[in-house]
Amino acid sequence: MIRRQWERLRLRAVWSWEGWRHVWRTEGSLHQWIWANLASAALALMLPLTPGERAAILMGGIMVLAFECLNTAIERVVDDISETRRPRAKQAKDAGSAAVAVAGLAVGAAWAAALLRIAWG
Ligand SMILES: Nc1ncnc2c1ncn2[C@@H]1O[C@H](COP(=O)(O)OP(=O)(O)OP(=O)(O)O)[C@@H](O)[C@H]1O
Repeated sequence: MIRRQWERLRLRAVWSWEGWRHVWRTEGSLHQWIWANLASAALALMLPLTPGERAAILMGGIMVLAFECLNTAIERVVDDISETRRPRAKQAKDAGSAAVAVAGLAVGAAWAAALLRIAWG
């Protein structure tokens, strides 16, 4: 029983790693978000932020990477069905892009709140 659960966990980790590698190899936007995350995390650790503010900024940044993986999943499924131009294919892909953008805005909001607190003492 425990062995079977362990094996399932191991396989999920292997498949997740393969998925991550696929997104890394094929999506330049993931690289951009990782650089943005590194800069954001470095600043969050250097500036006098509270632990809660740091946690919100770091967690938000990692969530953007998760959304980028989901966006890639949507793109692959849409293209697997057909690569012909279809209105619903555009809607699905654009909604996936919007999800990443909204997650990025959430990190921006966390930064804005932290910086306003510092500015207003
Ligand atoms: N099969 C399709 N049918 C209709 N519109 C599509 C289709 N595939 C992509 N599009 C639309 O064309 C535009 C560009 O899509 P495309 O996937 O080429 O963007 P991209 O810049 O390569 O995105 P990314 O960098 O995230 O891969 C988007 O609005 C997208 O929704």
